[in-house]
Amino acid sequence: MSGIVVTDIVKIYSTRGKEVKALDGVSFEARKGEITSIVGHNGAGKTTMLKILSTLVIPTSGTATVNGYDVVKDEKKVRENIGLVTVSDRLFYYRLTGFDNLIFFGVLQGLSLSDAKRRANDVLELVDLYEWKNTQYMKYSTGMQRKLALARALLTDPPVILLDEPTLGLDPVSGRVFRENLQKLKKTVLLTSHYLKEVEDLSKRIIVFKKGHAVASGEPQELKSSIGKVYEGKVYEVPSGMERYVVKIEGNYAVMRLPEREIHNVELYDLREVTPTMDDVYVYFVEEGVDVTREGRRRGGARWRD
Ligand SMILES: Nc1ncnc2c1ncn2[C@@H]1O[C@H](COP(=O)(O)OP(=O)(O)OP(=O)(O)O)[C@@H](O)[C@H]1O
Repeated sequence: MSGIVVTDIVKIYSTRGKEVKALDGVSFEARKGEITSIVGHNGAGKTTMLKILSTLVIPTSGTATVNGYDVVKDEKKVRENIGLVTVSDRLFYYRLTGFDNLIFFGVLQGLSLSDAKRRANDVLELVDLYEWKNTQYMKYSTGMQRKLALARALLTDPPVILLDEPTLGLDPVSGRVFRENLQKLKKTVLLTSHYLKEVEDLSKRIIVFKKGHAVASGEPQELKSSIGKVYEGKVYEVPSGMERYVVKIEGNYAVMRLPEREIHNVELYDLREVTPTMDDVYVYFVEEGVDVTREGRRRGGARWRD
């Protein structure tokens, strides 16, 4: 079986006598040649999932295969089949150029020197960094650093690419270029992201994580349909437990936006149907109550890009 298949994965971390259940029976598939994204709050278990798939963390129970190889039993094969892109300051040697860094890591990954040079040129071209190949890494912008991290993951041309928050900190244009590069690859890609719009534009399928569970999955359109019709309206008193559906406060009323199936819980004025967005999907499946008096923290966080 190719692609990624995760079945009933549990991961419990034990630190200083305390146990944290980071994943609590997660199952999903990321199909071959498709881009699949995992979204979810901080601490939902996204990074842990990627660490398990890249053999850096061993699951407590359950199974996961990457291109048919078991992440525990076939650890070496899994590593040969993946390229991992993480956000870290320490991925590269600051004083070396982008090109020299890639050669260094290419050789480290088992390429001959001539192959490493050839591949370094190829992947620099692929991620639009070729013209900066002879610039020292320390002079790269954040966007260029991300591109080099992707280039490094592509050196051995692995069929599966795993990316943890690949566009974190990128400006909108660099983010778009990065997404275009990912789409060009035509590989099996599994990524985590906090940017719903990006995830929707980029992914064939989205998996929603909540507190160690995969609570929803499907194509963006399927997920939107799954929550049914969505309505927006005004309310003078927000019922307890419904705070997550508040979009903004205006004068003495709040504007709420919520799926039809939740409407019976609240008396809304000026009701109108709106087109469901991934934000609506996310709020429905993941969000817990947010403090409505903190308007700036609309929908629970400024980390989400509109
Ligand atoms: N090495 C570790 N030891 C102990 N607990 C850990 C460890 N790594 C992660 N955790 C815990 O496991 C849970 C899941 O963390 P994880 O980093 O996988 O979440 P995440 O969804 O990637 O979050 P974020 O969006 O903040 O990156 C959290 O409660 C976290 O504190």
